[in-house]
Amino acid sequence: MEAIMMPPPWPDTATIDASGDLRLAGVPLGAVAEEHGTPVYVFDAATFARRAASYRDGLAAHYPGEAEVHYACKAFLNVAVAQLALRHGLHLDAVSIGEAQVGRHAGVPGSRIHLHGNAKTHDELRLARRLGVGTIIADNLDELRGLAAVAREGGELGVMLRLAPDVAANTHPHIATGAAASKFGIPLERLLDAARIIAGEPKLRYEGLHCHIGSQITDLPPYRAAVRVLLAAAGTLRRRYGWTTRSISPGGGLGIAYAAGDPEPDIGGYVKTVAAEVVEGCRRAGLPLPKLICEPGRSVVGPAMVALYSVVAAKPLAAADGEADAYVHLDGGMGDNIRPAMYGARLTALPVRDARRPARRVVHLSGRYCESSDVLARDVHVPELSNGDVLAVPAAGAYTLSMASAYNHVPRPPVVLVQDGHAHLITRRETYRDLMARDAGLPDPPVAGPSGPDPAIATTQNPHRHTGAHACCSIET
Ligand SMILES: Cc1ncc(COP(=O)(O)O)c(C=O)c1O
Ligand SMILES: N[C@@H](CCCC[NH3+])C(=O)O
Repeated sequence: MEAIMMPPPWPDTATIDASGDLRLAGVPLGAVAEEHGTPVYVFDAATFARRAASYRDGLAAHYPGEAEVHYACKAFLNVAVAQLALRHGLHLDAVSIGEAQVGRHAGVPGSRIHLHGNAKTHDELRLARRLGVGTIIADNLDELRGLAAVAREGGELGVMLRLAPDVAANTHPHIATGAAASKFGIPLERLLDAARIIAGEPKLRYEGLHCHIGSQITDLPPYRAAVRVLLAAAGTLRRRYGWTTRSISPGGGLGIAYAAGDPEPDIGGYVKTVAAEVVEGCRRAGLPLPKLICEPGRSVVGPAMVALYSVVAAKPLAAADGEADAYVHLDGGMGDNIRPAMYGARLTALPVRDARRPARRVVHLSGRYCESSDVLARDVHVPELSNGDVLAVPAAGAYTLSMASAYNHVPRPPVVLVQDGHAHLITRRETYRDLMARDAGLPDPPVAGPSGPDPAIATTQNPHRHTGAHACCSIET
């Protein structure tokens, strides 16, 4: 039997080989699970590269001005991914000093990093300067005032203004960010207040305008509306202050397919639409073409990762709940992927071995965490499963591990990069030791006097402090 290529939402290199094994970049996923254990996330370098190129080359083809693609690190970041982003010509959108530091550690020049965030402290703004961060995206007027103070302490700082464009996007309310009442961005009626703060501080350099209308958006008209709002604001600043808006960014947010048949906007079509809107809008308003910045996260990394889980146990449903007749308990869940619990995301799964088996069962794939909402996929069609079977969940790259927690003290999964038939561990699994690494234990007891604590009891109460970490027993890693 021929190997078959897997359609979206599977990564570009996903195949089922002649013996029914699910492979990524030629690597059998069952072998990854055996070597690294489960849960484990598998990163397909080719899918990431092609999606990065779709943005980069799409902008080069459709936008006559300067253009940049800023990878939104919040979707998923580790050192290897920052290195890959740089290798594929991307800049970084960091939403914290932590993300910016990973970028710098991976060799990304500060000038290629933009710093976002709605609650940057003065210390963080100072750190951003020390890291050489190229541009700060100011989210509110208080931040701008703080930025002016930090700029006065040192050299010039480049600033873009994040506006709340009052544009609605059709997505889950938790991830819509373009409304006038959003917690993010400067309301349009405060634009001139923001400009006044910049104009009052010679060390702040106005670079341009930004907005971000939300995430997992599958239709394009809201982006055209957002560009029109940004260009209108650019026109206002030109008339009132004589400023040139050198950069413009309608943010990120393009959606992906999570299951077969989900709508998935084409990256090329998105870039073409946004580019055309900027060109046409600038022509109409007599504005010079700004640098166009796209900030994708999910649509670059989401389809590039697959999560592998083992079946641990099954429990027949005691009462009807949808179509399913059983819970199939997996060894991961909301700790590594909170999206189903938080946004009602719908995921699918396929066994990594004998993957062509007919899917005759309907089950709930339940996670291992101590929450009833920890169900990774409801009413999902699967073949007969046995304990120990490994299931692969596609489209697992974005907002999964980057939002992971060690809830229930379950260590976070590793990430294995696959490329051209080879697998490389790029983030190791968290260990039990890691989970206790920050714990100091109780403070030392007061010096034992006549009525002081029994030293024997004090020692057993506080093994960390007296004998170094974890002296009371050996720790499984
Ligand atoms: C400012 C900003 N830019 C870019 C992104 C990336 O969004 P997405 O991963 O949906 O492309 C986000 C997150 O939604 C964001 O807040
Ligand atoms: N965490 C959200 C996306 C947040 C976007 C951040 N601006 C999700 O999983 O869909």
